[in-house]
Amino acid sequence: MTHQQNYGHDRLAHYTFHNEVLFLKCWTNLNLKWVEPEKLSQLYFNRFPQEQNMIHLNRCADDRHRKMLSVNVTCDNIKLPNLIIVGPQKTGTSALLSFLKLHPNVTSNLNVEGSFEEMQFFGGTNYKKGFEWYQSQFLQAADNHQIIVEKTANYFDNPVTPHLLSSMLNPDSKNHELKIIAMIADPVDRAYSWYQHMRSHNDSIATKYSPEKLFSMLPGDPEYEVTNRLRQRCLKPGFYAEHVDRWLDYFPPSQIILIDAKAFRLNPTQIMDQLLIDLNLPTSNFNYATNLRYVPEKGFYCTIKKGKTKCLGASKGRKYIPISDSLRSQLNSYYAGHNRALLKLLNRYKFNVPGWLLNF
Ligand SMILES: Nc1ncnc2c1ncn2[C@@H]1O[C@H](COP(=O)(O)OS(=O)(=O)O)[C@@H](OP(=O)(O)O)[C@H]1O
Repeated sequence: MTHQQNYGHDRLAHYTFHNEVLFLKCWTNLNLKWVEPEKLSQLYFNRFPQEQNMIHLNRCADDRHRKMLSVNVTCDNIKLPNLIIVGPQKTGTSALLSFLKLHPNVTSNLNVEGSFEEMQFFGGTNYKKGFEWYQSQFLQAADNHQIIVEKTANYFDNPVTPHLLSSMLNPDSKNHELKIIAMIADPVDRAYSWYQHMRSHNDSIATKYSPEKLFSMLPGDPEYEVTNRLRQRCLKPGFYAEHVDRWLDYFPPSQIILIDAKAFRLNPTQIMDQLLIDLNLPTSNFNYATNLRYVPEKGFYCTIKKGKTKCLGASKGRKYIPISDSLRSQLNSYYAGHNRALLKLLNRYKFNVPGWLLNF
């Protein structure tokens, strides 16, 4: 059985359906019953619970669907991103976005209220707003904007994101235009940075438990459950092999760009100039040596706009006590298996191996 949506609301659908029913009645012993759609959907979703979540597609991607659109709906002004910075959180994704946006041929989405400038769309709180809302966030993109970029730093480890994102933005597997960027930082630094981020936001667990205590708790510990959410948010995004592997289920390696977050922090000029080449952006009238400046008080590079140095807000690059040697070595052991798996995966798909991973 099927339903009318499968025919894209084609006018022939009624005719096909009607005759299909007549055929079944005449030539089979099947007992056809009419069931209310709601009951039917309950039966269906009990059987296929994974399909309960809707998937938004790009209604303009398929010629046949475009032809069936109502006259009030147009595909003429559809602007969608062709570059997504997927995270993970605390790896320098905001700096990467701000550096990219310096290029005259790059733009990004409008600021989204309540989402810390991030779209939080694919698998996030805004997904229910649908395709119309998503594409309307990019309407300001002009013809000279060769790259339209969106950055949401927790896309990287959200298990549903690659599927939802590829369904809307990469519906034709022959479309190799869309690029996905992930920053690969030492997972120990990333975990510790997230812990410090939550602490600075007065998270009750992060302020109550030291990182040493938080990361050494074992199941069975009376405080394990109550602290587990924070621990998982610190640790899990750093299972890089698992997450990159999932992205590779939906995108070929040629569409994925992995950036060494440490190299980016120390020498963004070189990384960004290479990125312009990878993204086919013009380099004749723009280079990063004259658009970025190292700011010693901050400890990283900031942008130069109209002659003025502009660093990211106070929430990026906060001062906090460096991680202790003992905690670093404990977390290094924790991640050893994951890091070895990542090294293998990067070699298999011929990605560059970040410097910090060479010891594994
Ligand atoms: N150039 C430059 N400017 C600002 N910040 C930089 C830069 N390069 C790297 N970093 C480090 O990036 C860390 C924040 O990462 P994200 O922007 O990905 O964080 S977020 O997940 O979007 O909140 C943040 O980590 P912490 O220092 O641990 O807070 C920054 O140190």
